[in-house]
Amino acid sequence: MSTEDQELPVFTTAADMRAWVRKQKKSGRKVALVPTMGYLHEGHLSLVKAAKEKADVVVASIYVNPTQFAAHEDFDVYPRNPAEDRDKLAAAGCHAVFEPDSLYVSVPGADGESSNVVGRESGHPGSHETFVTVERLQRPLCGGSRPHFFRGVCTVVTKLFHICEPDVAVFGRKDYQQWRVICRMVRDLDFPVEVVGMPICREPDGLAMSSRNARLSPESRERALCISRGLAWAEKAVAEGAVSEPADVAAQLRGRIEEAGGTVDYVELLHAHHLSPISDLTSQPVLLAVAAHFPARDRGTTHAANGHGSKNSQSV
Ligand SMILES: Nc1ncnc2c1ncn2[C@@H]1O[C@H](COP(=O)(O)OP(=O)(O)OP(=O)(O)O)[C@@H](O)[C@H]1O
Ligand SMILES: CC(C)(CO)[C@@H](O)C(=O)[O-]
Ligand code: BAL
Repeated sequence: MSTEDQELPVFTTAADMRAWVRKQKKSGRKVALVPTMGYLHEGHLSLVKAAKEKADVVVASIYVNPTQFAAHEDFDVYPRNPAEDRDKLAAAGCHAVFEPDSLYVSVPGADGESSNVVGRESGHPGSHETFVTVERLQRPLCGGSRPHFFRGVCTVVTKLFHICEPDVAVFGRKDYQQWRVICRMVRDLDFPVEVVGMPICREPDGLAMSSRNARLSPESRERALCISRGLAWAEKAVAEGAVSEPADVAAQLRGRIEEAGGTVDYVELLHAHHLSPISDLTSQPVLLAVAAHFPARDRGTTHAANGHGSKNSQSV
């Protein structure tokens, strides 16, 4: 289905989306894709703006991709507001939206259930079973606590690339490892796509913008500022020579986050391109990556009951 007669065309099938893109390309237009999971904020819109500078037409996709979520994670409660998202994309000058219902074949099992969330699959032999993995880069950082995550991301981004056939794809460096993993996948699998990584957009008080911030309780929202403040502290401390060992930087930053009530997923200093361990801070370029959970406002959900809250991850 498509609503191409509207000002901002919204496509819900791969065939309609691909036909529209091919028409643009036949007219000599360069196409950029901004993949998102919706519930858009200024960070997403900064990617649309960058995409407009790199191409003639910009497609944004809105899809909460089940294969990057495990059964115990927040797929069901991930914030969604497609109507508002479309308005924001139209205002930002986006040219088309890809909003599929599902991108995977999922055949119901004997109990009638069908899902592509990892661990909830029906197990039916007719269901989706092809995945893309970037073997080494997907392992550290987010791959530690979410071992299924990048397999899902790479698979859905591959599908989006095949459907939207972009010349350029724009990602945010808030999800730094994701950007590096996709760059590696594009290189290794010869996708004819230029991958662009854009800087982190922050709230005026420093918190990295993130769709999941909407799930933070007001107190957690305040406490989560320890991440951006901690990153700023680390940058200054290293520049001034007050701390010189990677392990000391990580330990002190971890302490600050835990003191503020956060549950640290990781605080790590790694080689910024290969995401491999570094033994000293002169091995440039260095990535300082942080992810931490803070209690969510909807404490009744499985997510909060598991002791996790909304996650804010960011890197410098
Ligand atoms: N603050 C931000 N600055 C720049 N890019 C961002 C920012 N937040 C998200 N992005 C980018 O937008 C794209 C879509 O991300 P997504 O829809 O998952 O939003 P998100 O805010 O990262 O959500 P989540 O809360 O799940 O982490 C990704 O490339 C992501 O890196
Ligand atoms: C790249 C992406 C859209 C794939 O689902 C998602 O991981 C995200 O929004 O960062
Ligand atoms: N941008 C992050 C996507 C996720 O956590 O699933």
